[in-house]
Amino acid sequence: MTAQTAYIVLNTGDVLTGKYLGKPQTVEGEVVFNTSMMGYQEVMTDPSYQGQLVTLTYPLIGNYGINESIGESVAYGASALIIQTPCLHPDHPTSTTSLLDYVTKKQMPVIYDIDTRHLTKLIRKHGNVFGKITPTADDHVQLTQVQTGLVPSVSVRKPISFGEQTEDALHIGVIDYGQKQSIINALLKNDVKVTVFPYDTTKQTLEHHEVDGVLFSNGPGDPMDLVDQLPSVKEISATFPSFGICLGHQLLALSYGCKTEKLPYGHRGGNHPVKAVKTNQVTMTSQNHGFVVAEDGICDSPFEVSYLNVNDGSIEGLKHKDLLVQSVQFHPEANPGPWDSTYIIDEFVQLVKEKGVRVYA
Ligand SMILES: NC(=O)CC[C@H](N)C(=O)O
Repeated sequence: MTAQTAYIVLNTGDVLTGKYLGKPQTVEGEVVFNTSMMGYQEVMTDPSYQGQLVTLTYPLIGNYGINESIGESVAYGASALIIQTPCLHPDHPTSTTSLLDYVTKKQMPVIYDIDTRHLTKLIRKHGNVFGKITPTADDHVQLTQVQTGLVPSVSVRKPISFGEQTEDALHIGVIDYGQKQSIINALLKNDVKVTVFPYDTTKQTLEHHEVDGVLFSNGPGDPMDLVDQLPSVKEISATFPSFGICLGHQLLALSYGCKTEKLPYGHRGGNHPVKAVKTNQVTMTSQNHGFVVAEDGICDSPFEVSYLNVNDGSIEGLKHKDLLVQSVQFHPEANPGPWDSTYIIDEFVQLVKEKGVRVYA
């Protein structure tokens, strides 16, 4: 394989040299790292990574190929992948194509032969790192460090329904900020009807569609970009039993007066220990977030903290004291990562079944 030289020019002043896997392309964005040992396809197709150049710390990527019949999103995902060693000859019974053929077809920029350990240490040291992948070493243009408008670009334009279509099926509405297919799949396992709605859907539209419960999805960018949506998020969650995942969790918190802040370098991986405050039980979770609900102000809010991160003590889950509103910062739908928390989604559906008021008789 003859490959063109690629550079990562960082806002820290560092320049790393590697090679392009596939077509040379120029792209810039926030440089983050994910420590999962598997799940590269899920990371590449998770819309929460939109606008980010994702470094995978596991050194060999592509060895079990790509299964094109699965994936978190067909159209969106990481803006680029930064890896150490690509595997060009995958071996797995479900693989339909190789990493190289897949990224070539998707026109996704991928750079390899990078010392990903060194790059990860740079990100850990500097925190907020932005960079540009470019074929030109002296490409020191000013990097755009504020990314806005990511959610509107990845959200559905009109409602789309999945699963049971019978009139008496329980109906869960998903507010799509960049949802992963795995969230829909986890809901559908409970024999419900799921409708995915655009990010700016109102309470009235949800009532018109006769939903019984609402799930606020994951998604890319700073939750404060959606400040205009907060009154609507609050109104919807005060009307329907509600559950938030990652960005959805952050938006629910903001809508009730909490604050969010940026973590030093984010939580992205498949082994983040989280403790349930009530039981002290620790579960390994799948995570992908750069922002977090700030501790400051939580006690003045209507929420109690339900989960805490064991590594850094940050807030991992909230439960409203009076309303049927709960949320988690981690990913109970997994993919990639441990499935130990998928029961949380089943419990939400059960709660909607038992306590959701069906007003659409
Ligand atoms: N996976 C997500 O929903 C990420 C939420 C948000 N974009 C963050 O980085 O914190």
